[in-house]
Amino acid sequence: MALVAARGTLLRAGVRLGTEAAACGRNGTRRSASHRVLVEPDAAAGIATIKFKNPPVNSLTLEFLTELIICLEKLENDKTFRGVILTSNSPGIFSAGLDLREMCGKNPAHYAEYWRAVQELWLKLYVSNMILVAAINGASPAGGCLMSLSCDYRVLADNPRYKVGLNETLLGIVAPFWFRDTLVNTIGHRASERALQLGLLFPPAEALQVGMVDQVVPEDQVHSTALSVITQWLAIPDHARQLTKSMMRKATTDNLIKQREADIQNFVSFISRDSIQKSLQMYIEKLKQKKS
Ligand SMILES: CCCCC/C=C/C(=O)SCCNC(=O)CCNC(=O)[C@H](O)C(C)(C)COP(=O)(O)OP(=O)(O)OC[C@H]1O[C@@H](n2cnc3c(N)ncnc32)[C@H](O)[C@@H]1OP(=O)(O)O
Repeated sequence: MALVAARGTLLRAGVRLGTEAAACGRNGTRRSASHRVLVEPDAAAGIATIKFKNPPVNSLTLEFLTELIICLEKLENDKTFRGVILTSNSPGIFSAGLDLREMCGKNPAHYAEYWRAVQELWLKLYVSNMILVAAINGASPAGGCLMSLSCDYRVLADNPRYKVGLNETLLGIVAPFWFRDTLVNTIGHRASERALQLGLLFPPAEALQVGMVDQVVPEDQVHSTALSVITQWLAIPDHARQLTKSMMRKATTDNLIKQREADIQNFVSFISRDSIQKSLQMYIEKLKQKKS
């Protein structure tokens, strides 16, 4: 049902599914999605690289989320691909997280549709049967960090500007329980509590130390390292690895699935508050002023 809603959004956004399908094709040549998701399939290796291409900062707009969801579903259903690398087509920014403008000055129906898409992307990533490796080649706050935490392995480029973390409190908003659970499952309860309360954004060495990422490597080795990690993981029998992944993660996703509608309602009422709208507007202004 969520996918039907997502397809509706995509069609309203004017995205042709035929083009998207071609972008996710199994042919070994580089194919370009006409929009925001670039897929480089390597059918022989069984690996596809998804590159985020939503300038300027790969923020998760509704259209971008929808394209990502459909692309992941196509790869998941195409048994050619057993491993996927998530990375950015614009080195310097992995993803700025949720698009602030999708959460500001819109109506409740829009917020509900947007939040359902955010949930859907997380569900697709977190319990994917494929091996997902994040090749983090840029800054990755909040929702960007969530995407990488939802993967099976994270490789971060060694650049002090490339900070990762769930910084929601700095915006005056609160990461929902399933963001928290994803972080706790990765770095443990105490480190998560500190990181979430303070909205910490970790530079590479600290991110490695706390366990937000599994490896920090020179910038020009991020993709090759991700590839070699996937190759190692591909050597494990799929059925055993997939069942193990499901055993580790299913309770976390079931928790959202069983209260999905309530979570949407919570989001809509929280984000619609005047005080929250003001906080977000001030944060957007601060980002603008940073330039001048
Ligand atoms: C109950 C509610 C829970 C909701 C959970 C929320 C999760 C989230 O993901 S909230 C989003 C959190 N994201 C951030 O805090 C990141 C904010 N952005 C940045 O820190 C920086 O932009 C950067 C480090 C990602 C990149 O820096 P830089 O290369 O210097 O680029 P600019 O700051 O100049 O930004 C360019 C352009 O993009 C706009 N922009 C940045 N982030 C977002 C965003 N998340 N959504 C929408 N737009 C964003 C920024 O405002 C600039 O726009 P213009 O001024 O119009 O050029």
